Amino acid sequence: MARAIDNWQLDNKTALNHPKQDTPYSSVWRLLLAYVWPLRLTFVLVFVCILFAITADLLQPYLVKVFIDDYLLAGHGEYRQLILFAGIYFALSLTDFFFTYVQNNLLQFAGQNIVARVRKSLFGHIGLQSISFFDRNPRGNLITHVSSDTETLSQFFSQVLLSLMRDGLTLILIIFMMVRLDWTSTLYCLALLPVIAFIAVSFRSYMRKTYQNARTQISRLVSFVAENLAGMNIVQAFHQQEEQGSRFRERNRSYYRANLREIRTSVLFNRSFDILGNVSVAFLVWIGGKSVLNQELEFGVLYAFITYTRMFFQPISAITQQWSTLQSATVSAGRISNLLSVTPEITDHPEGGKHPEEAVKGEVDFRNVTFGYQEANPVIRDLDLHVEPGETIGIVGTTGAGKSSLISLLCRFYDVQSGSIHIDGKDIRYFPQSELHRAIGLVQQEPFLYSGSVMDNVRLFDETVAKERVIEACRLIGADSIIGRMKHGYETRLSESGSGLSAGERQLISFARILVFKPSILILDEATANMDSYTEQLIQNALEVVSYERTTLVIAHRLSTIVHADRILVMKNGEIVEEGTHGQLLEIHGYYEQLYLHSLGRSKAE
Ligand SMILES: Nc1ncnc2c1ncn2[C@@H]1O[C@H](COP(=O)(O)OP(=O)(O)OP(=O)(O)O)[C@@H](O)[C@H]1O
Repeated sequence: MARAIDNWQLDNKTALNHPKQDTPYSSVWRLLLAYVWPLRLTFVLVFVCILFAITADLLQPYLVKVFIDDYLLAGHGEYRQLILFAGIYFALSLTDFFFTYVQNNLLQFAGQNIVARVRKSLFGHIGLQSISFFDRNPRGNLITHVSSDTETLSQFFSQVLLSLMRDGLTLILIIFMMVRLDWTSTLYCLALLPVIAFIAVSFRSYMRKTYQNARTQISRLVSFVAENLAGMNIVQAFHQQEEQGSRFRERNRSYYRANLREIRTSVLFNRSFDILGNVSVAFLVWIGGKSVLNQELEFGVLYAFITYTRMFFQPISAITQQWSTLQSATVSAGRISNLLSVTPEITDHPEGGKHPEEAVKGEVDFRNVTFGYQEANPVIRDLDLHVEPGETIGIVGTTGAGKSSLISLLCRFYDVQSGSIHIDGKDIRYFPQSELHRAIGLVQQEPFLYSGSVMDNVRLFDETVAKERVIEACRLIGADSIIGRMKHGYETRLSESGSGLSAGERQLISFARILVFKPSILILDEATANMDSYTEQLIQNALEVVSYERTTLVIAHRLSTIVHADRILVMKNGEIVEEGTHGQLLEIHGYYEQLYLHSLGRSKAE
């Protein structure tokens, strides 16, 4: 039951459309467009702001050119005009600043809004998946999708899209201004385009490699740290600090080197564009200077041209630098799109919700059930079981006998391969999942606690449940004395793994959940951890309270827990091999007796 769904009692109400799997890149971008579309007006506004900002920016050298040629050198320069030009120049700078500021804010808002919606969809979609999905997809991968893949997507909006729009438009407008000023010199500049293309192409694959290498090294480092944190008790118990330290140093060094290599490549790439820009300026000074001296070109035009030439290389360099981000954003968007296209294996039957909701009495029937995690390898075989409402059933068997699998089927974490399971005579596949999950209360072997207060954990963040009800539930199961010893009582904050509480104490909190939410069927996967006799007694008493007039299935690891059960099922290799009360089973001197004696530390011969 270790992988039982965490937010078991919470209904997941997020609905998604599920496109086909193995999404090609065109559909990746189509999917993104679906998120972008509601913000299309914002993007139009961003574009307008960019246009105003660039125009204001590019008009500045032109203004200086007009001032030099038409006023300064033409001898019309007056003090008043000097101030006027300076004023216009300043106003253009302010306009540039204002629209750049608005454009940046709008784009950040749009980007973050889209990424937040993608993250929400991902989280909701993951919550809809069947447990088999979590068997196939390691938790680390899913965390990466929700955190770093969406972060890369956010970079796409804040860097790539911005650069494509702003730098692309700047380039077009610069070329336009250059052609207007002097088209022959423009042709000289454009002749450099093949050189630029050559540099970009030769750097591109190398930059991508260094980028990917740096990402790989950081993933290695992060997963190593995560692994070590998760298994810190083992690391300490086996005195592994030294070994783990040297493995960490190796990974840290690799990341450090990969990062330096990436930065070096990027600096070299930028510098080559700077050099190219300076060469062009030198060339212009030579050619253009000659033309000015021969009075074939106005000095102001040369000034403006040189300024535009310097500006010309910046957007090209900026756009090419976004290449690797664009690549990784495409990969991340592809992964997100693939994840969003996975359809849950277990869904509500279209006819299921049509029947009026009736209170579930708790009668359980397994009819000829066969199931295996791999189809060819059944772990439950042809199993029949009838449980009366209110009956308490103990399930025992050696490890791997199929006890947890039986319970997983009843919770519909997996669907049966053949046969059927019924609650109150109705096939569970016809129950809406939310209704089924409300009818069954689950207390896991390692109960999951949320990071929140004790109160939040018992009422599962449902504010409609009165505090008094929570306190009463805890009192009834005998957890109030444990909670009373906590520093802030019911408001004490528990960490996500419930550290600070023993497995037994965490189970008691889960029992209180049962009393609060009142499911008709209770499933208890008893904690295997050694418990002190006091906690064990508390659990035993709590079980009596919560199982009262409630169908209860207990997977027992300590047989003492279920000696008083109405019926005990003994499982072996996916089948029920013996069935009866404790006394009846001991009388037949079979497998149960062996297990029982073994649990007492005795063998049959004794
Ligand atoms: N998620 C899974 N994917 C594949 N095989 C699984 C999965 N869960 C359990 N199994 C296999 O199914 C068989 C039955 O396992 P199950 O957990 O139901 O046994 P169990 O009686 O509950 O054992 P335990 O007392 O150790 O929890 C085992 O062979 C186990 O390896």
